[in-house]
Amino acid sequence: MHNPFKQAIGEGRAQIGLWQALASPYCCEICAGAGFDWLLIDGEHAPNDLRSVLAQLQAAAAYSVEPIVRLPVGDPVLVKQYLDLGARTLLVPMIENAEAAATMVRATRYPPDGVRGVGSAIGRASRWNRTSGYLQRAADEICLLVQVESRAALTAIDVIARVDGVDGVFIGPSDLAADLGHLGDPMHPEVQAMIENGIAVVRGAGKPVGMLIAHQQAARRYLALGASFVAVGTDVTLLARGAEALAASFRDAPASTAAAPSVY
Ligand SMILES: O=C(O)C(=O)C[C@H](O)[C@@H](O)CO
Repeated sequence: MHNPFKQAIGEGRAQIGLWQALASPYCCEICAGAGFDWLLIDGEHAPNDLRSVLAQLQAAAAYSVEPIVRLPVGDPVLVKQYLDLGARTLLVPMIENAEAAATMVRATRYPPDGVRGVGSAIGRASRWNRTSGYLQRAADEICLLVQVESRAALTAIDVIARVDGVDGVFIGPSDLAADLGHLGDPMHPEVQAMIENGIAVVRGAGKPVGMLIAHQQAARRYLALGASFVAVGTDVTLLARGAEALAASFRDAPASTAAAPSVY
């Protein structure tokens, strides 16, 4: 069992992703074949649950794209459920300190290294025990990405990144902007400065760093600064803005203000 995404970001090879917030296996499969390296199935802000995430994992399985599942919260019970479902790359939001990151590491590991409950016989992750040696090799296959997205978390980003078992750090521009007092403005200079400093600190800790930003110039800058997993858009934004622009193109009225460019 090999996780090409985990290996690629560990080697510093840029991986370009797309956010999935439509909670649709049909859309997920369309995007899975579009040429991205990874798709983020969002369990935090999109109307997803275990069954809808399962359907998207199955839709993407036939494609050379890594489905990354974002949990709604850093709960060891949810980690267990999503890993058993067959998600092998997880993004855990709102990690504020090294202790919380270490708790997530333990949640991904079977005893004695962690607290993950053993359910491989009935879990898709092991293909119902058709995958020989799953229990012994699962930890190597699993890729744990933790999200830092507040002033406090950015202050602790070095110790968070250095937690053994944290395979990558994702910086969340939208929530970071909100916490810094720039709600809805992730491109604010103070936010951008903290993101760029965060990239340097995580790289200095020897760990991969990533984020989501639909602002192409910013995405390319983050990649140039050493980010190795960057999502450059969302399925919802592509559909909403594209539909609005097409409708407007056949009307005299200008595109609605909702067509304002999104940066996340
Ligand atoms: O804080 C962020 O930025 C993120 O975590 C990504 C957003 O949550 C994404 O869902 C777009 O709003």
